[in-house]
Amino acid sequence: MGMFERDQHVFADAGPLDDSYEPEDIRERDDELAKYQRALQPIIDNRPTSNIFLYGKTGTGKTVATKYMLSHLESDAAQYDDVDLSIVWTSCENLSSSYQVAVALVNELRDAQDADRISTTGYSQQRVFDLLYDELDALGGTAIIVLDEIDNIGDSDDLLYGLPRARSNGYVDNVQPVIIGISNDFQFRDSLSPKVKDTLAEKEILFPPYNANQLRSILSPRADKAFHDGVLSEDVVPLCAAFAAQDTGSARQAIRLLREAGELAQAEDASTIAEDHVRDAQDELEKNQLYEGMQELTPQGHAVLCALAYHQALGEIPVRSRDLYQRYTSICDRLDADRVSERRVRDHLSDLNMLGLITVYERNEGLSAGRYHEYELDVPLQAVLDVLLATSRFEDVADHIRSTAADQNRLQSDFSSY
Ligand SMILES: Nc1ncnc2c1ncn2[C@@H]1O[C@H](COP(=O)(O)OP(=O)(O)OP(=O)(O)O)[C@@H](O)[C@H]1O
Repeated sequence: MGMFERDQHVFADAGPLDDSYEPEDIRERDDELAKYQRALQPIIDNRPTSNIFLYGKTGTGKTVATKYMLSHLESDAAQYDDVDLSIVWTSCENLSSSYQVAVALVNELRDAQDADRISTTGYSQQRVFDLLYDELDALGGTAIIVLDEIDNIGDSDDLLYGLPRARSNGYVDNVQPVIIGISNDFQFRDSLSPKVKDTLAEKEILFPPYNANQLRSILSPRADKAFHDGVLSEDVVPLCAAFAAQDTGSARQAIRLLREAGELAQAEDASTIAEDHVRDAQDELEKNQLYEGMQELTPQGHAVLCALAYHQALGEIPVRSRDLYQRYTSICDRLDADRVSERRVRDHLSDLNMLGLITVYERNEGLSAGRYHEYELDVPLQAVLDVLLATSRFEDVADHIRSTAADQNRLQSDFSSY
């Protein structure tokens, strides 16, 4: 028998548990969809249409609702000869300025025409905007521009000011651009300059986190399709829904949990997916989340984590911030990296605490020593070292910490054998 065999009894069709799956209907979002429909209706009526801003935490259905509404809008618009609609969709995930977003839009529009792409550098910002206006004007009618993860654009929001005004400012004659901005960063909306906020967020739709009942209703049709009959124990979908609702209210998290539980049952060759598989899946996903959290730290965050890992390896924990700071500075010197102040290191420590990577103890030693904090890792040392070993620049120091920990363990076992 080979190591891999085709699964015959758990997954009937894992597609509905995939992130890219497009469900037949959007559940539990009637109010939001009704608001969305009202906001898009003027396009069919050939009336001026406001820009739309969707916001809500990750996994709350902003993208799936947008795809659903726009696909209906596109097919319904096709019935009217005098409605001329085009849709351009750009994810701003790796785009951090108006310039980069404008280049991405020009190239998206040119790809659709099989025309040559423009280079991502070498133009002035106004030149790229002009190229974008030319491309949009050539489309004519209404051009919906979806900017997913729009918050990545940060302070550089000239495009969000310019695009909605392109027609009134005479940059385009034939097209009416409508922006749909999607964001899960609430601060971004508040940080927009008032002139941008006024036009971009003319119509706002909030997508709140889902509760357990809503997640159950989203999961059920997917679970029915994904698994063979009788494989799923009754309490599995409610438990996935409850875990995700308590944590983030994200449908993505609930779906991932269900898929992971299925994969664990499959790996065990179990005949049913049971509650324990969901609990194990939850642990597994939490571990992955922590790992990702560690990977995404800044170099300074890594240096602070590295210093704490050193103390952990030596068994000197919990450690006070001033001792940790000394270790941090010697690590920076060894890496030939810039150091930040002790106060900034404490800020990094509180970020690490928020990510669930460390534990902070508040001590109060009365008048003599006052109040201070002590720190220790809240994740296994090995997990931290795995991340640091895979982070360029930190490999050597992480390797050194690993051998320090091994020596320390050996000393302890020598000592305990006396
Ligand atoms: N109301 C819903 N009905 C059916 N499926 C849903 C619903 N809401 C979310 N989903 C599913 O949950 C997953 C996450 O949804 P989506 O990508 O739309 O979230 P999002 O709010 O855009 O998240 P992000 O901000 O991270 O991009 C997708 O697989 C989507 O199909």
